[in-house]
Amino acid sequence: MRVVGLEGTAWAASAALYDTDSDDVHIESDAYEPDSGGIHPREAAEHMGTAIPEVVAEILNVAADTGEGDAFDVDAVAFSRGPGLGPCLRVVGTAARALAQTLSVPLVGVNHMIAHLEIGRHRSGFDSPVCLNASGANAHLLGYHDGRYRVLGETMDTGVGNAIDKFTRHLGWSHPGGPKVEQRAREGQYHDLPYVVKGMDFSFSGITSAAKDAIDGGVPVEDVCFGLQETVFAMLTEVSERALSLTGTDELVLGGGVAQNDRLREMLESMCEQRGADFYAPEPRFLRDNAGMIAVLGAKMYAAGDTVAVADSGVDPNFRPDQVPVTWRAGEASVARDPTAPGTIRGAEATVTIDGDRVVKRRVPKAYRHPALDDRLRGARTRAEARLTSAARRVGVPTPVVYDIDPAEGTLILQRVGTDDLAAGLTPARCRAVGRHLSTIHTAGFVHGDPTTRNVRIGGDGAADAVFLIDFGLGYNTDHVEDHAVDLHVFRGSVAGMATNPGPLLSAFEAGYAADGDEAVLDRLREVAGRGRYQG
Ligand SMILES: C[C@@H](O)[C@H](NC(=O)OP(=O)(O)OC[C@H]1O[C@@H](n2cnc3c(N)ncnc32)[C@H](O)[C@@H]1O)C(=O)O
Ligand SMILES: Nc1ncnc2c1ncn2[C@@H]1O[C@H](COP(=O)(O)OP(=O)(O)OP(=O)(O)O)[C@@H](O)[C@H]1O
Ligand SMILES: [Fe+2]
Repeated sequence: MRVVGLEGTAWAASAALYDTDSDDVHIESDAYEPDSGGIHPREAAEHMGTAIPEVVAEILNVAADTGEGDAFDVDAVAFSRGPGLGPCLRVVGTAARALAQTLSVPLVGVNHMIAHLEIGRHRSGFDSPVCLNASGANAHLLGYHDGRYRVLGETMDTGVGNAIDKFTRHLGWSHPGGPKVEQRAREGQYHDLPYVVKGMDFSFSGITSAAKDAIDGGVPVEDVCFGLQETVFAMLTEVSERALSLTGTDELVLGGGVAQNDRLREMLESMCEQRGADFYAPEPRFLRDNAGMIAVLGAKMYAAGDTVAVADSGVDPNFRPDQVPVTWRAGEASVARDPTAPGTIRGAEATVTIDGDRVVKRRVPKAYRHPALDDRLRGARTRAEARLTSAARRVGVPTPVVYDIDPAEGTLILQRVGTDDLAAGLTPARCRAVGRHLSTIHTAGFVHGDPTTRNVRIGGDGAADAVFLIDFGLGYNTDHVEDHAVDLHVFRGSVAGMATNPGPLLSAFEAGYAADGDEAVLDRLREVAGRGRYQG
């Protein structure tokens, strides 16, 4: 089978020919480079208008030269339907429809973000990996579950590339900034910047502002570039490790334009090596925006009968990856498996050793992180965990007793609580209890920071429905409605990412919170959950 792909969501006008027999992918691209500032949607669309016909003509020449039988020997035309910049998407959508009609072949509408990860899955041969997409306008972790790609974690503000590009615009550097930061960072020393991870979600806006302030305050550019990379990529690596831990999978695939960065790939590789997982990133031509990934996913969709009529083939600038029915993987096993490990438990951050009625939790140094950042995070989180675990107990929330703490070593000795993680026994009643417990600690003025189904323990001590909160390492004191809502959002995300039928569990959770909690927080939760994360 041979499929032509077209890509033009933002800057890359690109066409490709994919042959499923040989697995060869031929790509022709023409990049839009703004004279100054970031990408201007109208200019980018004008670029598409002239460049798309050219790259299509080149690909048709390749098709004519290599085809068997009839002129072009093409079975389908696939195109990026979104997400992306509306004016660009419309130009490319029109070109794709015209091409499919000219060739008299079906049209396939591809989600660009899923294409970024499917190309890695395809080329790695991995079965059911967790996928980190690190692109310009997006940043998220996806895992296949019951016919969809679920969003396990994502940016709460800008995409990772955009965060870096915003910083470089402040320096007056031309777009794209990512490769320039990578270059300058090679000569830099570590400079501390804010590190913001909430469960498997993360945020870049504070880092970008702090990096700009550091420049204005006279910190050498190369040091800020180095600190920026160390911080931003450590955050992405940490949330990837959390996703591996939460789903129990041992395969990670990387995609997106920022994945061309050597330091990001090095950190992810190191993290995977340290935990015995396999890591794969495709070659750079498949990482940055390109039509090859569109053609490859297009071929899988076409083989599954997933084509779209021209009349229904409108583009969608806000097309989310979890909206897509994953027709080409129908019936496959989900990434989420229930991790049950006897003896020493490997969390995302720590190793936990069970010792009778106690557990010894040690935050092991992470080889992927800069030592200064690693020391700071391990010490601060160990102290926060001890302090807030006890604070929660004092306001009546079941948590382990803290017997001992050694912040320098990152070690805690805690009471062993529960018989299972909530992930292994999700029920509405237990989710309701989690909602109640979170409302209690919020009223007391702090958040948990990472309330996932792995950080709730259930059962034991004759109290069949005891529900304990553990792992307060990402918690902090705050009375802000937004912070409280994000706490709820993290729990929602961990349930929605794992459960087959999350609806009743989430309703019970919210009802539990509503019983004593602040209505304004639930209102804000709906806003947080509904925020379209795509910012072109
Ligand atoms: C929706 C779509 O239009 C959008 N595309 C996009 O963001 O282009 P992509 O090729 O995936 O990524 C471009 C980003 O990748 C960054 N980038 C490129 N090389 C880099 C490097 N060596 N280090 C860090 N960032 C790099 C650029 O600075 C830019 O922000 C997306 O996938 O989010
Ligand atoms: N006090 C405890 N009693 C019983 N089991 C525990 C206790 N603390 C931790 N565990 C077990 O160890 C696992 C990992 O612990 P914890 O969540 O504290 O570590 P972590 O590395 O921070 O994990 P993650 O970052 O993945 O949430 C828990 O999911 C739980 O199964
Ligand atoms: Fe992209």
